[in-house]
Amino acid sequence: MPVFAANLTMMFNEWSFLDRFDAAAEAGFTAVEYLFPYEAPPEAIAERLARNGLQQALFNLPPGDWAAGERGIAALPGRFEDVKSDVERALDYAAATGVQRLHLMAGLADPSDERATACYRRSVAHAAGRLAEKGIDLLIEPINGRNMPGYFLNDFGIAERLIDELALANLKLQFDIYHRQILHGDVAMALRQLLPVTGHIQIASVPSRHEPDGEELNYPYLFEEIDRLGYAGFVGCEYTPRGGTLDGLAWFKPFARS
Ligand SMILES: O=C(O)C(=O)[C@@H](O)CO
Ligand SMILES: [Mg+2]
Repeated sequence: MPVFAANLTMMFNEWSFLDRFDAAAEAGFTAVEYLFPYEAPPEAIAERLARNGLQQALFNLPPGDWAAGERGIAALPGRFEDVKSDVERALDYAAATGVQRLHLMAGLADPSDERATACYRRSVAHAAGRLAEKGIDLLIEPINGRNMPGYFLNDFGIAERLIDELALANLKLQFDIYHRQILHGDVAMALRQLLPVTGHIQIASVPSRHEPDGEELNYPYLFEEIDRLGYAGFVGCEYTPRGGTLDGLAWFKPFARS
């Protein structure tokens, strides 16, 4: 049975950030993820995790100036010193939360730009090296251009080749099924092929990015496939509820901790 992680950036928005941990546990989740923890003190997050018996599945390294439109800085020329300090900041939160995987966002850059590509490879190699010292995986995630126009890593093939070429044991793919379906389709075959390099899976319905309970994808089949493949990681519920978060959890009932 997949272990689902509630995405506290998109779900449980009826509660304040720290109270979302309590609400997710109450709803039967045993794990959580979110985009960024950096506005809350690490000890406060650790306390909510412990109090609720929750595992921290994933979060992202700092993304640059999100409010100004940055979506990561790993591929941006001239930002390597920022990448290095961001890695150290994320590691403070990793130590407090016990997370075993972190996602490094690439940023908005032209994937055919050789300078951006060189910067990205350098950032990924540095972050993976530092995280390896702590036993943590570094994830890279292809993101579709409809949701994030101009995002550098916009192709699963490019991510796969990079992981293969850098050959770093802790560099893995964040396989977001929602992005995969929009970018390329062929989800089940891609899961089979890419599972050996996959460190995290995320889900949402396509095209709405709401609950994984219909529309283009047959999630009951995909959940069985994920089990058949022996995937032992988390499945992040990175979707925006259609209405109230709790009202949209019918799909999750069979998997909930009671
Ligand atoms: O957008 C997604 O999909 C994610 O998983 C985020 O971590 C990227 O911001
Ligand atoms: Mg995602």
